[in-house]
Amino acid sequence: MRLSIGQVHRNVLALASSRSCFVLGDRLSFRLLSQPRAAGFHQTAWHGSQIVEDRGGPLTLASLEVQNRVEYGNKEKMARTGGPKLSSRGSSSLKVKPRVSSLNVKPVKTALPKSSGIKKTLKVDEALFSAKSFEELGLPPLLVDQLNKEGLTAPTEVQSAAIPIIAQKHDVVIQSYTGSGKTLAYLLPILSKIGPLKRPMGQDNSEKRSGIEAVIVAPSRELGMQIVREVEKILGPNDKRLVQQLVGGANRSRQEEALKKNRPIIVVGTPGRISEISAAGKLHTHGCRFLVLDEVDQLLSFNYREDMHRILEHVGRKSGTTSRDILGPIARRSERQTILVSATIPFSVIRAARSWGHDPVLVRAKSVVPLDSITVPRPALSQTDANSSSPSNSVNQAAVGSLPPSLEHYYCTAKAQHKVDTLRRCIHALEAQTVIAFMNNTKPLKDVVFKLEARGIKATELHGDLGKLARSTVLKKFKDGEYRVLVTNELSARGLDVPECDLVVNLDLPTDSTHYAHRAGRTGRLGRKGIVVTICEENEAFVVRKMRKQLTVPIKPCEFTEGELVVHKEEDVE
Ligand SMILES: Nc1ncnc2c1ncn2[C@@H]1O[C@H](COP(=O)(O)OP(=O)(O)OP(=O)(O)O)[C@@H](O)[C@H]1O
Repeated sequence: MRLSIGQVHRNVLALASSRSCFVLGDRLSFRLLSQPRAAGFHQTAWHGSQIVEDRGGPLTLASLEVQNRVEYGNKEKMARTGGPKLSSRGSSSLKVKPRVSSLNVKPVKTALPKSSGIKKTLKVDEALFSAKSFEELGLPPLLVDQLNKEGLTAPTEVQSAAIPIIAQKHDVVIQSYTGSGKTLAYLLPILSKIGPLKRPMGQDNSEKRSGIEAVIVAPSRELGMQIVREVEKILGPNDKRLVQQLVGGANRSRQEEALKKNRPIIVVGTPGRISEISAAGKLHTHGCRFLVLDEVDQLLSFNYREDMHRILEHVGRKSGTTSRDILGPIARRSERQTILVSATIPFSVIRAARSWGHDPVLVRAKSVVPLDSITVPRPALSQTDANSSSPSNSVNQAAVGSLPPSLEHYYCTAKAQHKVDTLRRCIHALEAQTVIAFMNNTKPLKDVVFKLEARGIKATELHGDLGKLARSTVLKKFKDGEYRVLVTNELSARGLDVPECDLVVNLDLPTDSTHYAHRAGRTGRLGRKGIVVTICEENEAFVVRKMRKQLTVPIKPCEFTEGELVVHKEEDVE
């Protein structure tokens, strides 16, 4: 299906021309990071308890997370593209009938339960797309043709900003809200430099290379595999062997054999598996030109420190340099371009990028800013240091601007034992067809699935205790519409792209606003309509209200009665 974006006239900001110099001698040490590596998925990336300071020595990666108070001048406008229709009910409450956006761009059929017979379309928001075409961004014709074949005819705003900047060999931090197309924002400039779709030889002054040219790291198998599929889609069936997945949970020797046999140019994987195979001498990445850390704020958390250290040290290392050289001054730095990506960029990431990067810039949907121009607050040395940024400030600052403007947020209260029933009423009231329900732990997921099924709602569970095959089967069936509700934990909060998802429900409160943002971002992908409902206990409602303040989005109190969503005015509950 092709996009017909039409002539969307938008201001495209002139890219910052000044080249920033970065902080030299800012070194990262992992010496004191000695906790054992946690396996699988990790709940909170930026907890204060995870911070370790290398007193008197160079900064540790973990200690960077203490500093975090960037003022984002261009806070994204909460432009609504199709909000719910409100009608008053009594004097104190509003009855809400969510309606589907009427924008006429690339409708996506929701994956409805096969038996439901209801047809519903979710449409993307054209405001998300740039006025420029892929050709105008300088992508090679072969690549543009392939994108057109896949129905991708117009870049999103963040792609439009990132593609030329990456082509200019800057190191970049890409920050844009969930579902805005960050994956292609880094894949396309990479594929225009390496592989069969790149500019014909002669137009590209880089010499011919062999071996691994790009390493993409993601924190979960699901996200890793999703990125692999995205690369395969663009490379086409004949060249898809040029990308190799190196995710955990899959057979390692088979991955090693594939590396030998297929000689891929791109590897995509999880930190543990990449560093394992690299340490075994089966993955040679010294000549690598691109290193991408997708969901960088999670990847640079304490839990991944050892694996990430290895990856950062080895990928793109010039032969003859030592690890000390790599983290040292610019002249001895690695050749690679480093691309850091997330919807939530805490200041720690900006600081890390400054210390590693070549002319690093922060790319957001409509702006490109040299990292040097961002004010760096100093780290908190003690609890009483009022002028410095605390870890919790860091988390909150990172989440601002991470949510798609098209989302509607609500919360309602229910006793713990009534939450599933509230979920059922919520699904019916909103007529949601593809629902992701989040909980904090693995154990209760099964119980919720059981209760939903008992109430006639097809549901399934997804969590890290399932094997790789079971995980991908569940996900596929959910995407195919065999299940209406996916009950899951933090495993699915980041990066997961199910365009049809029209409702996210928090059955347990997320740990902080960053976690709220990533969970919420599973719906409203690419500007589609999406609703987020948090079901909490009465005495937890203040936490939601606090997150609402931190995220600067309206999260309205509501209830589900008589098959309808009823929105309360704030005075009724406070
Ligand atoms: N230019 C485009 N035209 C049409 N669809 C696009 C375009 N770019 C990306 N998409 C689609 O938009 C969806 C969201 O993209 P993507 O997963 O890259 O978002 P993201 O910003 O990385 O989200 P998250 O922060 O949740 O990881 C995907 O289904 C992707 O295929």
